[in-house]
Amino acid sequence: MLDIAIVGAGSVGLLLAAYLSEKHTVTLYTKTAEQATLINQKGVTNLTIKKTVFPRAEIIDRLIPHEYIIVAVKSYHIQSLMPTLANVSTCFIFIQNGMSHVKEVEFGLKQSSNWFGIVTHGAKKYAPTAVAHTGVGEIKLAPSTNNLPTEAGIKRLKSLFRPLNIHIEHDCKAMLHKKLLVNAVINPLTAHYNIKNGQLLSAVYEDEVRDLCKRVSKLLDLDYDEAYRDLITIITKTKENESSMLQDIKNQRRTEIDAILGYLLTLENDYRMRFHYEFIKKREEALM
Ligand SMILES: NC(=O)C1=CN([C@@H]2O[C@H](COP(=O)(O)OP(=O)(O)OC[C@H]3O[C@@H](n4cnc5c(N)ncnc54)[C@H](OP(=O)(O)O)[C@@H]3O)[C@@H](O)[C@H]2O)C=CC1
Ligand SMILES: CC(C)(CO)C(=O)C(=O)O
Repeated sequence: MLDIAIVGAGSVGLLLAAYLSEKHTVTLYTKTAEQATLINQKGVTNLTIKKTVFPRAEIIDRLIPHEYIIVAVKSYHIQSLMPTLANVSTCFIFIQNGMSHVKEVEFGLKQSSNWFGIVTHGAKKYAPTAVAHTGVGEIKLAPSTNNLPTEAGIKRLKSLFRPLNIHIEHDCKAMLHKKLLVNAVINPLTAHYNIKNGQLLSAVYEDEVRDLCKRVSKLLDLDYDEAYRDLITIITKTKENESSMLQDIKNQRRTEIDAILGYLLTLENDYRMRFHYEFIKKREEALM
């Protein structure tokens, strides 16, 4: 039994708490005292398997060291969270979409062993204490460049995430870049045209999908044919999904466009990427 903390009790944080609490001691750190109180009273319910578990919940100001701290907030929450995280030296796991958090973490949490991850499970929070597992996917984790994990450490991580289809990767940058390309194409286009992921397979959008895929793969030094093939596979697998960016726009929430196209624009000021970036920023500003 491991001592795990999860920071952020949103969709992914609640989903992880729902599965990991079955075998481990889990503490969920919430932004508000209200949500912590509700979780301590009612537990966390996984609506998909109709099961309630009882992790401990605390407000984030009370963060203390744990064996693992999984950070499950949005990419744009990371910056303001850094001073709190920097107070505890531990093994951190970051699962954000995009890349903007990577430098912040590698610079700000030098004393800790950090892992970056990508999550392809679908999670949707329906209430402060309830979450649905909307799509079975996997979790890939890779050590940050300054983290040299031992075989025993890797084995422990694998056992921790076993219920969620864990894969350990060794090239963190390659892993994050591949997911970045997927998010850089699917998310802005689906949010722009207000369509489900699968509609990108229609001939109407083919030129735009190929064009963005070409630009991003060139910028990230990825093989275009392979990247396009992987992209089409993910679009097909998630064809019924609304991308997280489309959901954010529909729910009048801030999107992760800065961590995705915004990050890529810091590498090269590509005019088509800027067009898509600005379109989403304008939608975001109009909504908030
Ligand atoms: N949902 C999904 O299916 C998937 C999500 N991801 C990625 O996972 C990450 C998290 O996504 P998701 O769970 O959907 O996002 P949510 O917005 O549902 O959850 C984020 C949570 O973090 C909380 N939070 C914000 N700041 C703090 C803080 N300082 N201390 C404690 N908690 C805080 C928010 O609280 P409040 O709401 O009160 O602001 C919210 O509950 C994103 O990067 C996303 O791209 C990846 C794959 C799938
Ligand atoms: C893979 C994809 C595009 C699935 O919807 C996703 O990660 C997201 O919506 O953020």
